[in-house]
Amino acid sequence: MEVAIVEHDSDGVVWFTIHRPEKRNAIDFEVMDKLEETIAMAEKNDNVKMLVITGTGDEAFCSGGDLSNFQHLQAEAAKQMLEKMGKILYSLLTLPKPTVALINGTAIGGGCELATACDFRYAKGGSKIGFVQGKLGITTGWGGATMLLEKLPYTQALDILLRAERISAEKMREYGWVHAVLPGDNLREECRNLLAPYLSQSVSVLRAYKVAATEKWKNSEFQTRFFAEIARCAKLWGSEEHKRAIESFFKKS
Ligand SMILES: CC[C@@H](C(=O)O)C(=O)SCCNC(=O)CCNC(=O)[C@H](O)C(C)(C)COP(=O)(O)OP(=O)(O)OC[C@H]1O[C@@H](n2cnc3c(N)ncnc32)[C@H](O)[C@@H]1OP(=O)(O)O
Repeated sequence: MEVAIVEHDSDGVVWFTIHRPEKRNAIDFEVMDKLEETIAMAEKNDNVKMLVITGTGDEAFCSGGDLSNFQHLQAEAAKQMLEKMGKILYSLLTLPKPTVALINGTAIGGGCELATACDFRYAKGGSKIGFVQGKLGITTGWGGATMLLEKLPYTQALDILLRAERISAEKMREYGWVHAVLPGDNLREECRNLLAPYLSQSVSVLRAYKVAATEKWKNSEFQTRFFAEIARCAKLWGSEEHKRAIESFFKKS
């Protein structure tokens, strides 16, 4: 079974849907590879105007890294896994086409980092958003804190990270992380309506504005901060606190 579904609309939207509902759309290496491939295609293909990332079902957008795969990784392997997804999220952040996270349900851990890498976040009302890494004995491991601190005011970003709580989409709208809360009766259609004004522009205009918007993140100072965050998380990956948190998650499920 495909772990992700990629669809091209005639109006220039590519929909990338993580398709692992039985794992609440957790990201494993196969999803990473498919996302990397889709981002590269979206960059090159002049028929693609925008990329929308979402998840299958109405329970979860994405539950972060696949803990059943990643929980036993030793320090070096954990670092490689975090760096691999970090590079993919950096390419998503700087993709020269506008991107949207269509949050169809809970977003947890790395799922919030994936959404933060996108330009716009539209969420189904009632969805929970949890940068919960702090409660798992780790920090964001895919560059999420560095991106959040760029995209939200300092105090709000730090508050979200330090609390490590699940926050409603409505509250995240107040923080400015969610840009639109949608009823969710027909989430794709509701998303399409919001994209319509952007899609009326040519791909050259969309590309030029996105390049202007992301130029500030293409310098080595930003990249150093981004990958230093990943290295810090890698150090915490094998900690007793993290191991206990993961064990307790799997005991409950
Ligand atoms: C690796 C990078 C790192 C980062 O940078 O942040 C991370 O992402 S660490 C991962 C952080 N994510 C989590 O801790 C999420 C854990 N999941 C949950 O909290 C909950 O599952 C949920 C997402 C809130 C959904 O809750 P609920 O609807 O009640 O479903 P269940 O908990 O019963 O889960 C159903 C099913 O899915 C499996 N599952 C869920 N999340 C993951 C995951 N991240 N990795 C692997 N498997 C996951 C869960 O074990 C259940 O499986 P079964 O018991 O076999 O049905």
